[in-house]
Amino acid sequence: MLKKPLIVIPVKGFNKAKTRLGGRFPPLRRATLARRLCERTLRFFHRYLPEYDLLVVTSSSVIADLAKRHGAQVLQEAVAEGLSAAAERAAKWSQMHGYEAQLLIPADIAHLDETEVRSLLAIYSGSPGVVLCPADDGGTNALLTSPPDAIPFRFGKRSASAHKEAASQQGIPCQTIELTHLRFDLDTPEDLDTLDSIVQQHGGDTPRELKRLWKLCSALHVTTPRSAWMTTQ
Ligand SMILES: Nc1nc2c(ncn2[C@@H]2O[C@H](COP(=O)(O)OP(=O)(O)OP(=O)(O)O)[C@@H](O)[C@H]2O)c(=O)[nH]1
Ligand SMILES: O=C(O)[C@H](O)COP(=O)(O)O
Repeated sequence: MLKKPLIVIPVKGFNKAKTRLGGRFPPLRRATLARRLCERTLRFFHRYLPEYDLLVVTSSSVIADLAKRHGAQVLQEAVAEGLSAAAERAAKWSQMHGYEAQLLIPADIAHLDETEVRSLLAIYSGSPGVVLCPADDGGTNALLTSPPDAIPFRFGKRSASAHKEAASQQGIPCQTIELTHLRFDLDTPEDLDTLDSIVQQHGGDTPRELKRLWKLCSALHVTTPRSAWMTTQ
């Protein structure tokens, strides 16, 4: 029987995360947001895809403990060297532990939806190849690689195109799947505005996960002018 892909969640230390939201949240609140995003991601996989093994890659012992409490295995980095390095490290680990594929998902997706994630995983056939879901900004919000190290990881700006190009260079197929919710990660102030617009537009019909995230962001939002809290850093 085909072994299920390993789900890999890379998580940067909370106090170093979400820096692009620095204009909206001061450091401690950014860390709170990063923690909550991470917790809901771990909870999602533990609850809705329990038959898949989960690996958290992190340099933080706090995150390592959190991951273990959610049933994940942990690959501890000495230092955070960026997302591509974390993905590469995970790929080595996956292969060493007998996985024929890995699915990397960042810990900042606004709304993880079981049907979407399962539809992506259903594309996996066991043959060499790549399946990816692009982010709205051209990044990569899900990257399934078979074998785990099928391509060199190229996270960063416009990484979806870079990953497609990498697959083409390796001569392996790359399938792109456009998933409405999975495309949306919370990176920038514009993403916060998008979240706000979705909630305003859908009102009571807003998916519960998005509504909860919106409430959290609203509670963390500092109404004091940015310049005021910046001078206290
Ligand atoms: N293990 C590990 N995870 C990382 C690293 N860099 C980013 N990540 C994770 O990769 C995912 C996407 O992160 P980004 O959006 O690039 O970074 P971020 O910290 O969330 O936000 P910015 O500071 O604004 O870039 C998140 O789950 C991060 O925690 C790293 O060096 N090591
Ligand atoms: O593709 C990427 O590099 C990752 O998704 C992170 O990028 P983003 O968080 O900036 O979209």
